[in-house]
Amino acid sequence: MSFRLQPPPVARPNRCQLFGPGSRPAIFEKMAASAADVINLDLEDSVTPNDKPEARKNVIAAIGDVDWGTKTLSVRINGLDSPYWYRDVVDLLEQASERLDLIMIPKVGCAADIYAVDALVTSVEAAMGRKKRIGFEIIIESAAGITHVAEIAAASPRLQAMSLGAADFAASMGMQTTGIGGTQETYYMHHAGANYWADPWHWAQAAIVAACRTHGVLPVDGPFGDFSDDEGFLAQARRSATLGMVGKWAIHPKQVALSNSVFTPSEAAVAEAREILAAMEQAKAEGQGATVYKGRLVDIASIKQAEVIVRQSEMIAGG
Ligand SMILES: CC(=O)SCCNC(=O)CCNC(=O)[C@H](O)C(C)(C)COP(=O)(O)OP(=O)(O)OC[C@H]1O[C@@H](n2cnc3c(N)ncnc32)[C@H](O)[C@@H]1OP(=O)(O)O
Ligand SMILES: O=CC(=O)O
Ligand SMILES: [Mg+2]
Repeated sequence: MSFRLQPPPVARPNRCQLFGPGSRPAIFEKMAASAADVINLDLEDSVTPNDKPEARKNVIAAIGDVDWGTKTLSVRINGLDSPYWYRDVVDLLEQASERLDLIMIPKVGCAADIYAVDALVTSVEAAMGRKKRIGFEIIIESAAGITHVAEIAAASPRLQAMSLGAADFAASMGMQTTGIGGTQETYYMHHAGANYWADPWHWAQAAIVAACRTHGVLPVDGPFGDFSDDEGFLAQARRSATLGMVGKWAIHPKQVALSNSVFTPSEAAVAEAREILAAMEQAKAEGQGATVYKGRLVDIASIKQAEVIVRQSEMIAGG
């Protein structure tokens, strides 16, 4: 470990973030009744320009009126390239109840984007005497965002989570696809007469995880558009979890259980992690830094790996 220690992210479950358009208030109660850890009421791309003012009103009312239980409640505001975002922030912080936990900032391209929202949020919070400090989550979904991901992860103490937005990311990068996340038919290696699919999202996810882990921010995988394809969703989510992401978006309620199943460590995984910790305790008592567990090496690094799984499971059980 460097002299500079890796800060822990906020300790709350973030296995699934369920999205719903702010212009569709009929689904808000259903979202609240879901098993998602985080609810994202959207004012951005699922809401047409004509519907923005009404969606804002719906969301502000619902923040106070709906029983969101213990869920983390977030509102996705419009991007800084739009004429809507400042009104989103001002109206939310002047009118919404203190139940609001997070603001999600889309299409962040540099640290200054977060600085701008932070300045406005800080000013309105102070003017209104709001007691609860709003947290931020952001979306990396542009060439600029991924280029500046490290400075973005360090931009504000309000920042709790960062998602990869595969749809806008693909558009910004000029990728030849209309699919939102998952396997892309034309992204493969060819060898000895067979095609082997590769993962075009992998490098961006890895960059996001590294930036997030350096600065104590939760890395999250964004949307998987084809909600008829459960196996495709699961495969994408499992890759994300293996890379270090803590959760994934659901753009349809049927994706919530899928996401929770992947990002909740299984009983078998937790039992094995505890056994590794016990094996290492035993090794330590015998003056060893390394030992053998089920025919494979475990050492002091294995303690940290096992602790990731045990901590995740304890935090989810407690949350
Ligand atoms: C690229 C991005 O930016 S992604 C993030 C922004 N996008 C979004 O927020 C879109 C979120 N999702 C949706 O708007 C909708 O799920 C859609 C448009 C994809 C599909 O909506 P529908 O056609 O109504 O789906 P469907 O008929 O399968 O719905 C089944 C049930 O789930 C409900 N439902 C649909 N979407 C949601 C949701 N997001 N949350 C909770 N419940 C929902 C429906 O009301 C319906 O309930 P019912 O059985 O009581 O009648
Ligand atoms: O906002 C999400 C995306 O995929 O774009
Ligand atoms: Mg987007």
